[in-house]
Amino acid sequence: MNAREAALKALQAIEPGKEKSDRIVHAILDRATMNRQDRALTTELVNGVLRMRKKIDFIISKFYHHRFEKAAPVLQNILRLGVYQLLFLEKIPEWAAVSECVDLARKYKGERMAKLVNGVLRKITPDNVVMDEWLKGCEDMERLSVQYSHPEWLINRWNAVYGRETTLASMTYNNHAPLFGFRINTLKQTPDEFLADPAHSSFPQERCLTGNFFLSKEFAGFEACLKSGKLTVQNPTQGVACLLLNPVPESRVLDLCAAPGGKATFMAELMQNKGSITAVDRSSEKLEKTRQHAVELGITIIKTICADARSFVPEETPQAVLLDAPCTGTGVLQKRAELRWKLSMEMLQELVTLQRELLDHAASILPVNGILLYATCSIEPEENELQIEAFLRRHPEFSRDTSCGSLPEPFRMSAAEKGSILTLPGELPGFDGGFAQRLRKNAR
Ligand SMILES: C[S@@+](CC[C@H](N)C(=O)[O-])C[C@H]1O[C@@H](n2cnc3c(N)ncnc32)[C@H](O)[C@@H]1O
Repeated sequence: MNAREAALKALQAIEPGKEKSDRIVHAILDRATMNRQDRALTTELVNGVLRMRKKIDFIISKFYHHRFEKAAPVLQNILRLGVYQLLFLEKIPEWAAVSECVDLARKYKGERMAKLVNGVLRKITPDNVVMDEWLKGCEDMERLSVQYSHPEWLINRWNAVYGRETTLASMTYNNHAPLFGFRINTLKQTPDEFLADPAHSSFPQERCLTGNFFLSKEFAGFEACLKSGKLTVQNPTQGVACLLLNPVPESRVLDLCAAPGGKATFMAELMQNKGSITAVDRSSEKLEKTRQHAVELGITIIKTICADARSFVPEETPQAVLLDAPCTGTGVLQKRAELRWKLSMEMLQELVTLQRELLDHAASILPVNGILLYATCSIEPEENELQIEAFLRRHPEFSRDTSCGSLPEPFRMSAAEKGSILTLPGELPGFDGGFAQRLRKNAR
């Protein structure tokens, strides 16, 4: 199986299912015997087609003489793969893109479809794709939705909340292949020691946050360090929430939606592996990953419990609760390539209700002076600021807490003013979107 066929298999599996695309791609690549370059091409093709699907389908519809949305899914995906290679990837020669897709069509749909794929793809060249002309009569958001391949309802919302320029910056960020975010495990070495090591100092890397995070295009070169627990894959935006909570050694923290444990393990590192972290999640499978990862990192203070965080009562009262709530994930659309097409207003509303229930229960667990850190990887106000405003109206015993210690720039001011940080995709190079709010429970 070559890279294009592997990509086609992945796209076929992703469409109807609920499983995340990266898991499906990994499962297919695990079974295939392919070199590193082909594995990278498979991932790029799948993610590229998923991200740019709306634009690609629009272009195909101009050259395909039937109704493209009615075509067999396998034919749709073969044509999408072809167009992605022809118009979005510079490194693939045109003839290779076309002939590989024709071969796939022959293998999966027979000679007639191979001819059809050949006919359509041969007509699609950069000169024949006249987006501005085709979209001339469209409303602004409708046009941007096609050009930047995002659902129109979603960008209408962003435009209303953040304005056109920010919406464009977010969409541009979401359409790029992500940088890999890494966190250096300070229980094993200092960031300076790690980055000075000649084994990996040659790879391009950009240090960020407090210096224990870095961003890099390189992944394979860090695999050995990931296995040995010197590193964790984590976007720095995830780290910001933990820094805002700022757990000190010997503290007692309850992490209510903890799995797979990215934040729990960072908190354990900040606590120098002293104190206790109770990591609750309703997914036992993901909690198993948390346990395994903690062992790799040399962390012993995390205890995992499989439970519903809306009713879980800890044996010991925590000093702080981290509630990294399930959310739409609109801050991480760059990484979750297919997610933009799966979201809906109904889903947003259901999640807002779940977040409210989780927040109310977290509030009941905390003692006076306890800290509640609420975080999402969403940029939707209903899941962030509006959720917090409603919480504070229901719980006047809580207030926004600005005493969070020193956060690095550019987060310091927002944390000092409101106890919260909102990061929008594209605002800071390599940082995903996300929100975090620090709250304190006061005596009534
Ligand atoms: C945003 S993820 C948490 C990520 C995690 N904090 C980390 O840093 O790796 C949200 C988690 O909430 C869990 N979850 C959703 N509803 C829950 C509930 N009612 N009780 C407990 N966990 C829940 C999901 O299984 C998922 O693992």
